[in-house]
Parts: sequence; C-alpha cells; structure tokens
Amino acid sequence: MPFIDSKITVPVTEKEKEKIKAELGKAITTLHKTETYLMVGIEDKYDLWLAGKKLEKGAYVSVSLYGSAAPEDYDKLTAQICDLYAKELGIPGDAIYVSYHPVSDWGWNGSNF
Ligand SMILES: O=C(O)c1cc2cc(O)c(O)cc2[nH]1
Repeated sequence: MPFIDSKITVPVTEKEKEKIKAELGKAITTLHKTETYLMVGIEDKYDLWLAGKKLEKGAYVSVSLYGSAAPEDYDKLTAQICDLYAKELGIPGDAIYVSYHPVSDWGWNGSNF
C-alpha cells in the first residue's frame, strides 16, 4: 500500500498529472510494489524554499510504504522520480527532495495489515 505524495511549485495540468500518476505506477515496482494499491497525491502551486531561497521549480516527494525496501531500491526510485519530474515538468534534480517512510502499521478498509 504505497503512497507517493508530491508537493510541486509549478502548476501541473490534468494531462501532466495523469502522466505522472501513470509513470509512478510503473516506477513503484522498483520497491517491489504494484500500482494496484498505489495512492498518488499531487499538490501543485505549492510554495517551497530551499536553503533560504524560494524555488521557482522544485518538488518535495514523500514515499510511504507498508513494510520497507532495500536502500538501493530507494536510491533507484529517487533517480526515476527525479528523471520523471525533470522530463515532465522541467524541475531539476537539485531542487527535488525525496523522502522514504517505511510503515509497519498500515490500515485499509477498516482494519490493519
Ligand atoms: O503494499 C503492500 O505491501 C501490500 C498491499 C496489499 C494488499 C493486500 O490485499 C494484501 O493482502 C497485502 C498487501 N500488501
């Protein structure tokens, strides 16, 4: 049950959101998860500052997952997310933070796994 939540400084069109959602659905297999239970959140036009400077193009991406994955898998997914946001939105990798949140207690449909 992964959740990829992105806060993005630039406006994102519905078409771009659909594309990003679809690509994240493929990329999540890097953490040995499938799109079946993937939740995606995209918040655009979000104010972000990095090192005291407002980012014109920047993103904060939080990846939560039930259980955990290997550090090399997290590293690979970070590269995939940065590539995706560079290609789709022109956001440079040095203006993107990606954080990982392995969770042992995850609820769905009225109970916990
Ligand atoms: O994301 C997982 O690790 C995950 C999703 C999911 C769904 C499900 O119905 C299960 O029985 C296990 C499970 N793990």
